[in-house]
Amino acid sequence: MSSILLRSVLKRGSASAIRSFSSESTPARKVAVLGAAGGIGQPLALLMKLNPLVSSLSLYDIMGTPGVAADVSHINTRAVVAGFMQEEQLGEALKGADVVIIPAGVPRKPGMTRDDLFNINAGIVKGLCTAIAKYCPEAIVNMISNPVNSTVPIAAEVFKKAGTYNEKKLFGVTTLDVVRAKTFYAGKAKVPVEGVNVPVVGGHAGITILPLFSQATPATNALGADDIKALTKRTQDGGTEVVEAKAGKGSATLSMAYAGAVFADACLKGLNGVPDIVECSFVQSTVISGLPFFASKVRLGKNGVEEVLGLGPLSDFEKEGLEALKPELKSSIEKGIKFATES
Ligand SMILES: NC(=O)c1ccc[n+]([C@@H]2O[C@H](COP(=O)([O-])OP(=O)(O)OC[C@H]3O[C@@H](n4cnc5c(N)ncnc54)[C@H](O)[C@@H]3O)[C@@H](O)[C@H]2O)c1
Ligand SMILES: O=C(O)C[C@H](O)C(=O)O
Repeated sequence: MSSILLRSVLKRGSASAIRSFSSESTPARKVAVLGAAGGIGQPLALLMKLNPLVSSLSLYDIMGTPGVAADVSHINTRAVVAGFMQEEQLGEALKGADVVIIPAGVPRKPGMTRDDLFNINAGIVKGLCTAIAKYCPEAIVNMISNPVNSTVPIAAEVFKKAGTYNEKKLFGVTTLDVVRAKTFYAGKAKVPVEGVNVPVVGGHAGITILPLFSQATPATNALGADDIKALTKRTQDGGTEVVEAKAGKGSATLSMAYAGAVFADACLKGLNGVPDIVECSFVQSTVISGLPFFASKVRLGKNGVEEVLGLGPLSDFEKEGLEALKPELKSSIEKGIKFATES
């Protein structure tokens, strides 16, 4: 039952692949969600509870976790749920985790950039990553907290200081950009969204989000240069579109929970040895010289990143977009590194 539900919710992988990973034959996997009582955390906890690859679901927040954990725990799926609150329970929440998902931190309000969240979220992420280094240094980390272009470098520096850094296991979650690009492309090209794929590279803020519509599948010649320009802008501004529509009540939570669940599912499949799991993610990278972190397609495996894939052929418009994003992305990465090394 849970596997049928997951198939319709996550729409990942073939039916036979999902069947061959039914709960009876799947290894025990612990997933921890930090910030689990928040706007993203709650629906993400729900989706992870529906994932048959998860045997233990650990929900941590500084407030509200007991209620969320009790609620989600009643769902009759495999994962055993435990809720943890306040810092003294963080170690217990993290011990033995295979995947840690971090949506902890403040969201934007209208008029703010993601970088405006830096002052609060940098400290939150630093604290949580210090605990990860101590209690589950081998875990795969999925960073959702914004600004991702800086929080991922912060996490890397915290892990380096602790001597636990493994670049193959740290991921900035940019799946929502891909989810949006697929949806907007399908709408414009008038093709069924289920079959659409669009790589999105760069980072996760404004012009650093670079969708590669020239590589979108199924290809179409129904879209002109102006359509591609508009699709690119809408993908880059997707977060702001939601922030404005929510009018002060936060940013994307439901679509983000979906995207976070898709990415965590891909990490779990990789850990379990499922072949050919490829997702875009913001990772340590040598794809673009001068940018030590960059989002591109990544092949996931038993140790996290198996291969960071190159960009492939770009259109002239995309080449311009790539040049334009470099200074902002570089400075956001450097800001994160500086914060973590100096504080
Ligand atoms: N990567 C992406 O694509 C993406 C998409 C949407 C939102 N976000 C980001 O995700 C973050 C969370 O957004 P939200 O809408 O869920 O916010 P929210 O305010 O609804 O929830 C955040 C939760 O984090 C908790 N929290 C705060 N400090 C904590 C700590 N030290 N330890 C554990 N939990 C802590 C809060 O108690 C709260 O429950 C924001 O930074 C937002 O910008 C990223
Ligand atoms: O836009 C935001 O602030 C949240 C998130 O990064 C998003 O892309 O929706």
